[in-house]
Amino acid sequence: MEIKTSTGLCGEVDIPGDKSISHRSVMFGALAKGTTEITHFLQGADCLSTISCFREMGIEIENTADKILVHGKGLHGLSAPRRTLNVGNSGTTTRLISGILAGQGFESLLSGDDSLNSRPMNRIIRPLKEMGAEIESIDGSGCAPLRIRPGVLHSIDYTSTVASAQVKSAILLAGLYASGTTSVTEPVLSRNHTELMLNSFGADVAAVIHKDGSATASVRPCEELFAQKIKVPGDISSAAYFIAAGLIVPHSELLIKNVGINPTRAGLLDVVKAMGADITYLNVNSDSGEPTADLLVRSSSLKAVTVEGAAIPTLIDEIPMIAVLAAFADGTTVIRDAAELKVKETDRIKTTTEALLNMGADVTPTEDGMIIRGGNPIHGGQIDSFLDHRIAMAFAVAGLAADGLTTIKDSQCVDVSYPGFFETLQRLQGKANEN
Ligand SMILES: O=C(O)C1=C[C@@H](OP(=O)(O)O)[C@@H](O)[C@H](O)C1
Ligand SMILES: C=C(OP(=O)(O)O)C(=O)O
Repeated sequence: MEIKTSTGLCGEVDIPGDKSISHRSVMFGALAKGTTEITHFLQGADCLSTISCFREMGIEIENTADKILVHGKGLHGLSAPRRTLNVGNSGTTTRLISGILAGQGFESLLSGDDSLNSRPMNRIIRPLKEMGAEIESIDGSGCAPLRIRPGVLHSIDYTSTVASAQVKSAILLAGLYASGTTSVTEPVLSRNHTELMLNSFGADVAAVIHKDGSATASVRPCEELFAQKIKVPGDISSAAYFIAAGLIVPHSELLIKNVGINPTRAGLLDVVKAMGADITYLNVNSDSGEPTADLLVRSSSLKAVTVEGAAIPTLIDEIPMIAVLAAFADGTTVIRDAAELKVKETDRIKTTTEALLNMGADVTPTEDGMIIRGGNPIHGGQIDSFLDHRIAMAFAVAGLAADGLTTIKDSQCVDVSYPGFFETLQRLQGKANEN
């Protein structure tokens, strides 16, 4: 994909459904009694992987133009898959489904693409085994392919060293099938969609934040989940690209609609505010159970910030985009406490800093983040996405504000979380040119 310097972006963007919530609505819908109706579902490749895994286990899922209908069969209604479950590129599918599969009375195999099969799975294997699950990395590498056999689960009180919603969710989902109350404590609170959604499906999940900032979620074993009607809010992780583009492309004004602003996800908004962004919140409401807002974003002069600590899990997927913003900001931005970036679709400390260097930025990778000295002229470059959707989108936005032409290699990988991303970007440029 070729990206030219933009003279301004203008118009409205309707943000596609939240990836985390879309995955969970299919999973919990499959385990519930009755038909769960999901609107504004994200039709990205990752969420389609989740759908295909549950279809493979006998769940009828209708995917129509305006809604998804999941005909759930109850907590014990899944049937043994005849093939290896293909989890594609999706860490969320793999780790959450493993928690569910640990509680089933059949054997299953899980495998994904090269990126997925090199991401660490011991973080879920260890606690699930502690609960009595029979789960293993087939080649012993600690990565997928995974084999899960029937096991008898009992509750644990697990303390996780990483703030990871995927780890937390895998344990809580296995906890639905365990004897006793299962709890997970994480060093700081990660996204809490599993806790909120399981409760609305009828499970008994409690959440506490401790004085030192650590957080515990606990779940009681469950008899039954009940089908729900879910309206998925727009994904703030997808909105991030348009928020950033509106800020760094001169003469821009974008109305970004229906953005989920759950505080466990919305750290990006605090960061850009601290950088001096001109953003107005409109139409703030919680009609869909999660808070949403429309965001009016105008071009702004940005200044450097420090991004660290408890904020990191609330913006982890937005860090490549934040790093690009920092390259256009005045002063030195420090991002730390973000070693988790190394185990995403790519090592995002490496892929982000290499792409920034490629475009002329002054950046130094560190063990747990990066240091970006803003103010260097940013020029177009040939950017390898390494098939990482977040890298492709963050550097497409960088290209809009850079001097000269930018090329994004393997740009179709944006379909993982944002099909239609480039078409939307194109439409907003057209609007600015008309004005
Ligand atoms: O639970 C989820 O839906 C997700 C959790 C995060 O991963 P970790 O839990 O591994 O940090 C995030 O990076 C991913 O895009 C989605
Ligand atoms: C890390 C991500 O997703 P997952 O872990 O589900 O592959 C992401 O979408 O940036």
